[in-house]
Amino acid sequence: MNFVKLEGLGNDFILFDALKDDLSAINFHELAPKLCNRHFGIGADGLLIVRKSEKADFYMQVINADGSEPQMCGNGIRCFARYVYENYAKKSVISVETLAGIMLPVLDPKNNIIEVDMGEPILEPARVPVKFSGEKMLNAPVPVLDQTFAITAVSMGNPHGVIFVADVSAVNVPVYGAALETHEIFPEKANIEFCQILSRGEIKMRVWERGAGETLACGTGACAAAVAGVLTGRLDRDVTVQLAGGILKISWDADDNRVSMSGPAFQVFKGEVVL
Ligand SMILES: N[C@@H](CCC[C@H](N)C(=O)O)C(=O)O
Repeated sequence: MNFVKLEGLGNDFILFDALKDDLSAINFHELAPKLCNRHFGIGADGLLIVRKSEKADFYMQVINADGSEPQMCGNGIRCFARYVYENYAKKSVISVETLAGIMLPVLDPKNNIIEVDMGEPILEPARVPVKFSGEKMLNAPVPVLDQTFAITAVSMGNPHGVIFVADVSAVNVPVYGAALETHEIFPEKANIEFCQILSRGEIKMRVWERGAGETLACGTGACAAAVAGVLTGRLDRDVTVQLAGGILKISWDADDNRVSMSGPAFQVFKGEVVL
């Protein structure tokens, strides 16, 4: 199979193109753990598959490294937009259907910046989903292992639990991230973001992703963190998110309630994989 490897702030993806190659016999859910393995495979945080859409220019299927299928991927959609721009669309606004709805990446190819309207955050607990009886889950104490974390639950199409801490470098992300990803309050599991406030417009974030483990960046996670910071009075609506892999700019519009994310995406190589 032909593949392309892309990355958005070090959150990396193996992309397959079902518009060019006949991939109808391939079970990507089964294959993802093998392909994403960094020692015995190509190595990536997930797969992106370019498919035909009846409602938009393209359909983006995302598969996590463990074979599960999330609704949306923020860094993934910038990589996807970069690929379809180079290979098909050559237009700066591309409509992409996802399980979380239709997204509209806008490309500035000269500067390699892609801005994506990520839609409205979902806060209603049943729709995140998170087991919580109030109207919104904000700073709610959740005991896990030997600690209790104050969690704000936000869906950006996929579920996130955002935690503000004094120092992200002091958090044992693999231990507490993994325990919270599968905590019983999250019936569909969750991505867990640990965030440190630097100012009212800037945070540092480390992320444990559902189905992938600790990654260098998470676009939907950065959006969820900005929303959680505004809702809990810590942040203004324009936020710079410093991640291990680089910087994302997030903006949550007070008028239309939509979140926008902008950052880069790069193709790093092309190859063939023998199954
Ligand atoms: N890396 C992504 C999120 C990918 C999906 C996530 N692991 C999930 O299961 O929801 C991003 O940049 O948003």
